[in-house]
Amino acid sequence: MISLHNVSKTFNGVPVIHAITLSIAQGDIHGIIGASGAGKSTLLRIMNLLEAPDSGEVEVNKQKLTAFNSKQLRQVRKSIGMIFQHFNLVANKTVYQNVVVALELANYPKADRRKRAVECLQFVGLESFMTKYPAQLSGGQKQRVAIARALANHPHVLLCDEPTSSLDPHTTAEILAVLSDINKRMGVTIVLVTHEMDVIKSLCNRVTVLSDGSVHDTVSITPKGIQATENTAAHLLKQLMKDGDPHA
Ligand SMILES: Nc1ncnc2c1ncn2[C@@H]1O[C@H](COP(=O)(O)OP(=O)(O)OP(=O)(O)O)[C@@H](O)[C@H]1O
Repeated sequence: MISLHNVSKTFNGVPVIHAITLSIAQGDIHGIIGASGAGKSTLLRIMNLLEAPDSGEVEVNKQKLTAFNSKQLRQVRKSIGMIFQHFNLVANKTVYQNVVVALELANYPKADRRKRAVECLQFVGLESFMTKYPAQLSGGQKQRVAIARALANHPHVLLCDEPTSSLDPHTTAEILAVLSDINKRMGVTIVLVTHEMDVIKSLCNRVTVLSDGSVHDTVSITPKGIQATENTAAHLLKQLMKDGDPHA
């Protein structure tokens, strides 16, 4: 579903992503974890070409994004939703307007926009908050609005950049349940960047460990735990399982 081939990125002469090759299967919930500055957000933004790699290829849903012009990219991004740590809602628009704007920008058929926006807000349990403004919502509610907006155009993929990092544990669990539901009920492939091992363990079925802009390893997570390979056993378990936080 998502395929990165030999992708590299440099900022101001400093290499941040080094020749990464990575495949994410359709229907997966794939975590990306690593220390601060490892390049997690940059890698995620490369997946929808919000950040263009200096070299390498990016393919999503069999479409080679790195060969697309800006018009084609705008088109393909309709099928790739994205949510962020700080929600990125428009402060002077209502909950409903924040969702419907995604449909307007994507030229969604005018007559169907209201129905679709309401449908998405119902999915995240916020249909009774449609006339509220972001400032009147809790952090968890704001993230639900952002999720509804990201779902509006029926995406195949949802990219999540630290979606629960500014939320308390109870709200984190609620948002993770919504993401799990989206994956199960809508078949949306989810890629989630986080520095919280607990988030990976409770939601993801695969995880890539990023270290200094390189993939250290990609491993499966089953109900029995992380299926660490020899390569990860030492590093992953020591670095990440300790205190459940790679920043520790
Ligand atoms: N637009 C940019 N311009 C210049 N440098 C950047 C830019 N974006 C990221 N960087 C640098 O690239 C490196 C990787 O950043 P990135 O945000 O991808 O890491 P991260 O693993 O997501 O970190 P964190 O967990 O702290 O968010 C950092 O050193 C960062 O300062």
